[in-house]
Amino acid sequence: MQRIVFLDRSTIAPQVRLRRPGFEHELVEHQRTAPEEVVRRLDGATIAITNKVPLTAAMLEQLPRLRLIAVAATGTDCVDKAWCADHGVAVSNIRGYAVNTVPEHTFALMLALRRNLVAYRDDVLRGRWQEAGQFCFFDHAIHDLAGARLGIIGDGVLGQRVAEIARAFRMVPLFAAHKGVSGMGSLYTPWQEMLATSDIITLHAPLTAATRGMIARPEFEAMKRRPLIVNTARGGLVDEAALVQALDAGQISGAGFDVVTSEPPEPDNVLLRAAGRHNVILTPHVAWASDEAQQALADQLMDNIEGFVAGRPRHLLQRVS
Ligand SMILES: NC(=O)C1=CN([C@@H]2O[C@H](COP(=O)(O)OP(=O)(O)OC[C@H]3O[C@@H](n4cnc5c(N)ncnc54)[C@H](O)[C@@H]3O)[C@@H](O)[C@H]2O)C=CC1
Ligand SMILES: O=C(O)C(=O)CO
Repeated sequence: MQRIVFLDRSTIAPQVRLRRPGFEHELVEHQRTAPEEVVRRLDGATIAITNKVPLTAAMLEQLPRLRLIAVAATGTDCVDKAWCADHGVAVSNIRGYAVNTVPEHTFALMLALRRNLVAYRDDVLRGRWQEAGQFCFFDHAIHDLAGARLGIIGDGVLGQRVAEIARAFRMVPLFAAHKGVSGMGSLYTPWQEMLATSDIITLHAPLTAATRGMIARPEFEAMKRRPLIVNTARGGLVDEAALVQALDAGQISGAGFDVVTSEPPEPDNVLLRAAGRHNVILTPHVAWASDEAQQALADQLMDNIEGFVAGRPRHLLQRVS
């Protein structure tokens, strides 16, 4: 019998229906799991479900019965996948469920920042409209999306959909070649050129050893058009201290972030401390979380588990022996 343990059920909203798998099983759901509780809770489990609880090599070594880690998200940076590949533990993830919700959130951030909505809202609330004495006032710059060059880092499900929406806004989307990689072909804009010529840069790449810290001080210094930086992918992709320095130095015109390096952020996180500025919007990792997307995620999670148990695995990240 399969023993399935969900380590962080509370990362999916309570109204989302998580159907029971159609095979004989025991399912244990924990709302949250601290790192020191992982091994005890997964003892005897054949299938672990995690959304964001880290599963390290040191933990996995103590779990000989584990066969599948079903990640309840697209990003799998919480799992030591190299260890899993070496030790025959399969890892699956959820694909495509966020194809509407994340791009819509990305454009919500872009539109709000390009049009200075936060600043104008604050002005209205503090009486500036009355002070202005006419039907409008122009305290903050407003820029259209139309005509803007949008540098997109990551050309998967989300990056492609963002490009599609950008075209509808009459923007100029360009996919960045991977940092440090040349010869990716004419569909990609060289990394340095993307940095130098974009009006907005949006991140849609996974967090890996190659992408961690990919936007740091040298990248901000290479940005010539004071772009907005929008990150709905993973916090570790951008050096947060360098981001705030770039805001202070005027190298970028604003930041719309849904993710930070450590979540929830510590009270002294530099980006959290900058979040009250008019040109910064920080949302609490909710780009994925429309009701529709959460239900699609929950359904696909069970499809992945059932497929694996039936010998028809789907959405595996790597082959296992
Ligand atoms: N904030 C949120 O709520 C959510 C965040 N995400 C994040 O968004 C990421 C992307 O999601 P999808 O597009 O669905 O994944 P995907 O797997 O379809 O696409 C990822 C793309 O990144 C590219 N990539 C890999 N290494 C790269 C590098 N060094 N430089 C540039 N691109 C690179 C891949 O070639 C691939 O095209 C996920 O890995 C996840 O971390 C995903 C869903 C929700
Ligand atoms: O799907 C993802 O990768 C997310 O970050 C949402 O949990």
